[in-house]
Amino acid sequence: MSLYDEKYLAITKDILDNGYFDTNRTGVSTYKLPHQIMQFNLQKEFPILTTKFVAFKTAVKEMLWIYQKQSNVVEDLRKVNVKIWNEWEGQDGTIGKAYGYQIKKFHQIDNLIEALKNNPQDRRMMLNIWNWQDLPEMNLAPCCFLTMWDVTDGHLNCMLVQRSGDIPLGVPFNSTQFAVLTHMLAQVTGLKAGLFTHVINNAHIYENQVEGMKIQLTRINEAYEAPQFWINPDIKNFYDFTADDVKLVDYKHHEAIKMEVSV
Ligand SMILES: Nc1nc(=O)c2c([nH]1)NC[C@@H]1CN(c3ccc(C(=O)N[C@@H](CCC(=O)O)C(=O)O)cc3)CN21
Ligand SMILES: O=c1ccn([C@H]2C[C@H](O)[C@@H](COP(=O)(O)O)O2)c(=O)[nH]1
Repeated sequence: MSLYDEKYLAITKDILDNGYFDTNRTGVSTYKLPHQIMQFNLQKEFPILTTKFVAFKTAVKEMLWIYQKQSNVVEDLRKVNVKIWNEWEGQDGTIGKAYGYQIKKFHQIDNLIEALKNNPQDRRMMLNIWNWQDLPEMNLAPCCFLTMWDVTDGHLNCMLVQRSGDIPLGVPFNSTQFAVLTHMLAQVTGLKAGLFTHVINNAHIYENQVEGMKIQLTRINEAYEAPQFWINPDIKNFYDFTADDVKLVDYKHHEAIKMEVSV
């Protein structure tokens, strides 16, 4: 069984068995637990589910839209066949001053790469898209709003802080996305990918997703080993990566489970 299946399904089971049932902004109630944490050593294994299909390529494209293209234009995602942000598109075709907009506004990626290359013992390396001033103009407040970066013994370590985590839909994407981002940034800064730590403040399962998650839990004894992660070794500039420059080799998985997204 992949380590990700093991840790993710333990959290899932805990939420279903012991979670608190409460209301939220969307009108669809959730079972929730605070402060769920998963940690992976990216040298050992890539963090992805095998107990259901995770749309790896879609996840990578969304991550590149935010951190590489630094775009907030929903059409840019549709052009690459990704539709998961359509519900949050405003009249102007964007998601407002959210996500990629905040990365671009402060040149956050360039500053991070510069520090990783030239001042790796800096203890101020982060990407932070929680901008109080612009929050009223964001169509959705960012969920994965903070990453903190550390270099120890030639390894690049990433801690992701997620304020709100949709365990069935958002979280499997988010772990995969930041693991890929860590691999990419490590490669272009001459480092090895190290630890990836995923901290979720409010981890929840919407009530209309419970049946789907119970189906996934029944697959626990038929989980597969994690796939191998491949990254094109020729890419030396972060802005040159395309979604085809990373691949999962031998990704064995159970079939997808359709679950609803609450807007
Ligand atoms: N309630 C909620 N949950 C989220 O995960 C979420 C939001 N809202 N709002 C903003 C983004 C949009 N995200 C989404 C939205 C939909 C899927 C989704 O439907 N995923 C399907 C496959 C999608 C595909 O292949 O195109 C899945 O089975 O994972 C995933 C992430 C993540 N975020
Ligand atoms: O990358 C993402 C983006 C969104 N989510 C989820 C978490 C929540 O279910 C909703 C956002 O609703 P809030 O009321 O703003 O918390 O979207 C995610 O898991 N990952």
